Amino acid sequence: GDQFDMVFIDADKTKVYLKDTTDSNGLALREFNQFIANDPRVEQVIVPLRDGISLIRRVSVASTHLLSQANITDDEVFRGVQGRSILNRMRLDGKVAYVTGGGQGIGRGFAHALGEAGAKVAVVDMDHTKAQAVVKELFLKGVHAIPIKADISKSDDVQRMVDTIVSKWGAIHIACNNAGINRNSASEDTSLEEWDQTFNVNLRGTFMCCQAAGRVMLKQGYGKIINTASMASLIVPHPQKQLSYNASKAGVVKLTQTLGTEWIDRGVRVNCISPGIVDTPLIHSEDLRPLVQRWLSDIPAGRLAQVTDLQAAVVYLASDVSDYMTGHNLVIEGGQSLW
Ligand SMILES: NC(=O)c1ccc[n+]([C@@H]2O[C@H](COP(=O)([O-])OP(=O)(O)OC[C@H]3O[C@@H](n4cnc5c(N)ncnc54)[C@H](O)[C@@H]3O)[C@@H](O)[C@H]2O)c1
Ligand SMILES: OC[C@@H](O)C(O)[C@H](O)CO
Repeated sequence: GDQFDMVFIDADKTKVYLKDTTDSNGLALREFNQFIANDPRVEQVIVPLRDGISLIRRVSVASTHLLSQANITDDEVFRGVQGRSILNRMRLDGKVAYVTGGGQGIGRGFAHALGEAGAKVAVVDMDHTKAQAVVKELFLKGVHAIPIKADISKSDDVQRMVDTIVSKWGAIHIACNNAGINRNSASEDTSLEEWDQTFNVNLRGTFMCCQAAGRVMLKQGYGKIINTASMASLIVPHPQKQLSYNASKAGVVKLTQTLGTEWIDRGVRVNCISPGIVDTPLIHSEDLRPLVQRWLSDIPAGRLAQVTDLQAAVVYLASDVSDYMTGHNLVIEGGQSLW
């Protein structure tokens, strides 16, 4: 009848512990390559059990039709890339990340998500007290974290941020360029000062962060940049008037698309997330708070976004599973841009 042996292999697939059903002495150690080479009739199915340990069901060619009927194939879809399950492949253990604007709101949510997924996290904010508070929260979860005080509209601060992270942890794998500001005024009244202020943080600042972190990543041959754009890059949110904000966020998308295509052949992916209206301090300004009820009727999902609605997206874009995605604008807005 069919042979059916069980084999455990170690992570580098060099040794095999073969329970040979013909051997009453039980476990025998063999070279994996030799095992395969010596028995060309044998097909194998590797079933991942946990990291580094796989169960191989060994069957004779004669029984493979049973496997195909059971829809089991010896490919990565079945056994997982490198034997790792999809959730395991989204883990960020050993990765170094930073989040600008990490002291509150969306950035705080991103810092927690990346830390929970296993990354070390530098929480960057111009408000140092807030960054320190988030670092304390991360410590309570066992996450390695540091606070960095930096104003991303200042090139010296941006370079110091990158240098601090590299000297502390030796690399930057994940750069979340999230800090941004919102200013409101009718376009005919928008001052150049307001325009410059908004662009200096939202677009120029995001570019400087991309460039400084990108230089490190290009040397490493690997990196994930995730910029925070906005639904305002796609539609003109109303009734608030915010020309400089909308235009700067459209710029963030084009920056992302351009860098995303320019750097991917050197291992650096650049994507952005465009949230709809998220319940953070940003929308509780004097100008915006009165509009909340009105916005609700524009949102098919019937509610504002919470920071937690965005957390899985940043982990997805930060992890290897999204390596084929670059220059993408991931819109998460409860359907608002479709109405
Ligand atoms: N809340 C929303 O509805 C919404 C929607 C779409 C996009 N966004 C974008 O998401 C990002 C975060 O927004 P949020 O709602 O969490 O805002 P927020 O105002 O609640 O928090 C922003 C954080 O960034 C910090 N920051 C501001 N300017 C900085 C600078 N120059 N350098 C360093 N840190 C700076 C602030 O101190 C603050 O901690 C922004 O880019 C914003 O435009 C927000
Ligand atoms: O996606 C829209 C947001 O960026 C912004 O919070 C809103 O337009 C408030 O002005």
